[in-house]
Amino acid sequence: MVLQDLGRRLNSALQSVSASSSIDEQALDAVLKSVCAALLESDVNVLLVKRTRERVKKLVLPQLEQIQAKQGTEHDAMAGNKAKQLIHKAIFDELVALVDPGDDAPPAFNPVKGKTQVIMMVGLQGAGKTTTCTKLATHYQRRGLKVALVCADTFRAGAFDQLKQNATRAKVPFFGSYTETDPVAISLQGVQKFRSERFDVIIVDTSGRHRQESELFDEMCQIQDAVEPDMTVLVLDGAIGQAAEAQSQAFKEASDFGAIIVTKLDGHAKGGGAISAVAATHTPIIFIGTGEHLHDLEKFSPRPFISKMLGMGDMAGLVERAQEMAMANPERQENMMKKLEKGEFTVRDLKEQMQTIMNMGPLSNLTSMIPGMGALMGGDTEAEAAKRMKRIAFIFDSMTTEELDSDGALFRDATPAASGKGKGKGKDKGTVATTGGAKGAKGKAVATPKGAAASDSDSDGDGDASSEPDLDPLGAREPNRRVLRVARGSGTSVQEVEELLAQHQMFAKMAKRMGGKNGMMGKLAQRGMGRPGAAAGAGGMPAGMPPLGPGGMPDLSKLSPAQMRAMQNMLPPGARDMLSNPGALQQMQQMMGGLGGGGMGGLSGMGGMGGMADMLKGMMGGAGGR
Ligand SMILES: Nc1nc2c(ncn2[C@@H]2O[C@H](COP(=O)(O)OP(=O)(O)OP(=O)(O)O)[C@@H](O)[C@H]2O)c(=O)[nH]1
Repeated sequence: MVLQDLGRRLNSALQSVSASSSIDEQALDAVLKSVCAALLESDVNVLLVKRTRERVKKLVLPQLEQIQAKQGTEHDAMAGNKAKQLIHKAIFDELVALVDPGDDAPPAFNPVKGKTQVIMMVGLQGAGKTTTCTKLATHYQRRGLKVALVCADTFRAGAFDQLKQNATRAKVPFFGSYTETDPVAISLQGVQKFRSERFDVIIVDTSGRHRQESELFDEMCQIQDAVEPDMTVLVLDGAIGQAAEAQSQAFKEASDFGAIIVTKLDGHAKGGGAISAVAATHTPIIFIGTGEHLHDLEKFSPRPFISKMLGMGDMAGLVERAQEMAMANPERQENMMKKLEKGEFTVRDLKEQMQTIMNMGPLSNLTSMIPGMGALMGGDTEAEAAKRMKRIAFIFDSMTTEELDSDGALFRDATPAASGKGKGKGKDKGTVATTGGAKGAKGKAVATPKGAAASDSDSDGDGDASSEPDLDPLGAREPNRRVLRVARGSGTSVQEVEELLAQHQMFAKMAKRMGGKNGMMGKLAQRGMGRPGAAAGAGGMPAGMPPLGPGGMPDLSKLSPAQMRAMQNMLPPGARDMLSNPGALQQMQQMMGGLGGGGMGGLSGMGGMGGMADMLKGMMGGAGGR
């Protein structure tokens, strides 16, 4: 996770405010002391730290005095909460200001399809240019752009091989030469070649030097003159801390670069210093490097960055990732939407959703985007999650087509593995064909203890208590023969298979509740909404439903409390109980408010954000738990 230590220290400082009984100037000083110490340790410039401290104090103190004056008239606890919120907000805003290049920074560069745009990457040796070039190429490729790489690094032996290797792995076309020694000639040839082939984005990797040498700058300017880039990006090593300011100034004077990518923010304590130093030069940071792998590149935006660092998530970023994936496969998205409208969710759907999530990058990146989930990650959990995902993939791969395309009921067939009954194909088909078969199976032999059955009774009052088969409590009976076969075939345990199936059942139930004529998806479908590409606002919403976000889904930030409650009723009892906690509705609205009006757009085909969070939770510790 990016700047994990700094995030942890800042977070614990903020938590100390929440925990303290009296909020006064002394308490404010104490928290500011901890915040400033954490920033200084991350190599943030001492003057910037001082400015942060002064600005928070200037803003908070007068308001704190006002709150204290009212303490007699207002409920003390309420006044205390107000003061705590005030301090949290002021510190959060100042941390954002610390990494924000300000309004006068040039706007972010967004390459578009159908037009050739050249990006030139510059930086010192070892900053991570070559690695970042491939990461950036993958990023744009995932957005449907045609991208190519040009290696103009003739200085470092092996640079072309490195780019070639990376590009091949990422399946990005590349251009370079083992014999040509003139970087200007190579870059020009490469750019001309890919221009003529109508590539959308051409990324030119230039050579680095150990220090800011005049040769490097001369070469940079010559390449710049030759290829006329639409954007020059400086790649900066985050490990250099506040020295980033001098480095970016030197590059700025030599060549007019438009944006910065700060790399290696995954492991270096000085990253906070580098980011704040760059922001101080009013240059936009467009991405940050968060690891050595292809997907370890994150879009940088000050507010979500601080939010994620403090473990508060980045829902907008998560929505964007999901939209990206939806864009990559609109057909699959469309099919999923149609199924959800009908309230269907097969085992194969779960398999595809999990694959989608895996394609979105490392799980730790995703979990840090979900408020509170980042805290669940730590140490080597990432590796464990990856291992678990592999086992889940083996489980799916061991299923037959019939099983994958089923609603999972045939795995709940009452016939135990040892009985040898029900082996006939005909019986299997009969079981799969209708949920009626599954209902029958449940009625016949599922050894669900009464208490367990009661826990999932018809508490939503929709009269369908008996219509949804439940999985038996794990280990309470002989496993189903299919479950046993899948476990054996995948080299996993019966428990792992059953837990995955239980997860599928939970999603299928949710889909059933949301689908159908009267479910939310059905209502959207009646108006031709919710599908990828459905125009925002087209057709209007059913009576009482909130306005639509750009993805065609309701903008949850605009829901009234009554509408939120109505939506709650569509959720399974467990999720509903969670939301019935005091303040949970407001929290959810607040969280959705952070989506910038985008609502849940684009996530529709992913089973909704709640579904995604649950799925991630399942991967991190739920399914299998080993
Ligand atoms: N942990 C981590 N390592 C990174 C990141 N970006 C790059 N690296 C590593 O940094 C080292 C140098 O990266 P390169 O891409 O070769 O650097 P370069 O700037 O192209 O170097 P020259 O071609 O010599 O100028 C490699 O080992 C990369 O794997 C990052 O975001 N995080």
